[in-house]
Amino acid sequence: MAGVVGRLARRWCSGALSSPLQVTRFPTLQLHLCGPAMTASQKDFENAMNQVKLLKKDPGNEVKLNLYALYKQATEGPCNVPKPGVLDFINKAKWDAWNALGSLPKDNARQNYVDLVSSLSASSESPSQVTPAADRKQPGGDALVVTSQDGITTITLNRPDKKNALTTQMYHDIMLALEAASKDDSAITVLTGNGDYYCSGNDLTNFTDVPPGAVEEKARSGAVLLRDFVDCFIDFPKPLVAVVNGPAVGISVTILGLFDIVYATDRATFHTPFSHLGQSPEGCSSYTFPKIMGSSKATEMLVFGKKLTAREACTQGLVTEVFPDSTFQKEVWVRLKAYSKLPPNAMRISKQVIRNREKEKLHAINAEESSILQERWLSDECMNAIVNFLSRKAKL
Ligand SMILES: CCCC/C=C/CC(=O)SCCNC(=O)CCNC(=O)[C@H](O)C(C)(C)COP(=O)(O)OP(=O)(O)OC[C@H]1O[C@@H](n2cnc3c(N)ncnc32)[C@H](O)[C@@H]1OP(=O)(O)O
Repeated sequence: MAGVVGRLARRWCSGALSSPLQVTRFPTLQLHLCGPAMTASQKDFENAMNQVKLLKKDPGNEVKLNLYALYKQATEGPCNVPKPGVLDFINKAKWDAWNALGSLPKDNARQNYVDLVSSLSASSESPSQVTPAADRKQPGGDALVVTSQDGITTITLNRPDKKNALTTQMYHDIMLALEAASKDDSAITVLTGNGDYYCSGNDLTNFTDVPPGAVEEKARSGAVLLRDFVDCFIDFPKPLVAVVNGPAVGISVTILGLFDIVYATDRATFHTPFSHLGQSPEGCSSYTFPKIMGSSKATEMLVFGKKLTAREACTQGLVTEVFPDSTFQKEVWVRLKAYSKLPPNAMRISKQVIRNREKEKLHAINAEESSILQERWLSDECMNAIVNFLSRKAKL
């Protein structure tokens, strides 16, 4: 319950309760803060909304109401909705706060919002000093956190208590984050995980709660989602780096073949137990893995589910470099910050020269793999594997 309240409180601050799209757009977090004499731009405003999500300390109800009111004033102008009833405590408090701003111009409200967030960030912890480290837990647990600094946009999987398993919502949010990152002014994009795991693959509960008779439709929509998701990685135009902070399973491993660089801690393992799960390879791994490591090594992984250590994965060419866990974050981020200072257009064009001639083929392979998996998800082998996991009879 406390978690739910916390999430709602954070949504208040960005006004997301009244405009749900705000939560899923993931505009990137630029960390230049405006002085009071300047007028905040729309980008500063969006960045401030993101910074609110990263605050370590709960700023308290009064500040949250203030943020809510400034957000509404900045986006909609003076309060324009009927006053809620006296027993509707929360909405009435929000209405009162917004109404109290009277006719404050939108620009001023936007600036005040940015200033307030800036002061909260300074008194909490400046996100500009925050490295998205493996052991950093975001307050309240937004499942995906996107930050942008030093020319690097970082997409962090943030469900450490579920080993960063990917929910349906997370697939959608990652696609939106990639779309935004492809257009922002960062040079490099990073995918990483928070906690001891990089990612435990598809959340197996994605396949549950399906009403009788809707299983086929669920498999069909799952295949569409999978195909769209993998397409985003195939088409991503900038250097894409995986910072593999711990064990990786399933789809989080297979899509590594579509990344440009894979840095791994020596604690990481790489596991694609598709046969165990009654499933088949995805993420274009049926093509990229044999190409990267040769067909018999790829078969060991994709057909027999052999789990590779980080060093084995590096020897096979799936991982670019392995770092000791104790210095992993430091070494990797120093390296990436140096790379991010290289001319971004040159890097983008070089990536495209390397990757473009494969794109059409990869899209076709992705379509084929997704359609085969659609059938697999309906098989007894797959359903039994999921039931076994959920009833704790089986673990990888
Ligand atoms: C629509 C696109 C579809 C794309 C298809 C992709 C295919 C794949 O990705 S296949 C791979 C699927 N993943 C798995 O089969 C992993 C299942 N998880 C495990 O075997 C184990 O949890 C683990 C080996 C990853 C970790 O074991 P450990 O003992 O360290 O921790 P646990 O106590 O098991 O896990 C903690 C917590 O996290 C939940 N959890 C972990 N992984 C998943 C998952 N993939 N889906 C759902 N939930 C997961 C686990 O249930 C625990 O939750 P509780 O604390 O609530 O019990």
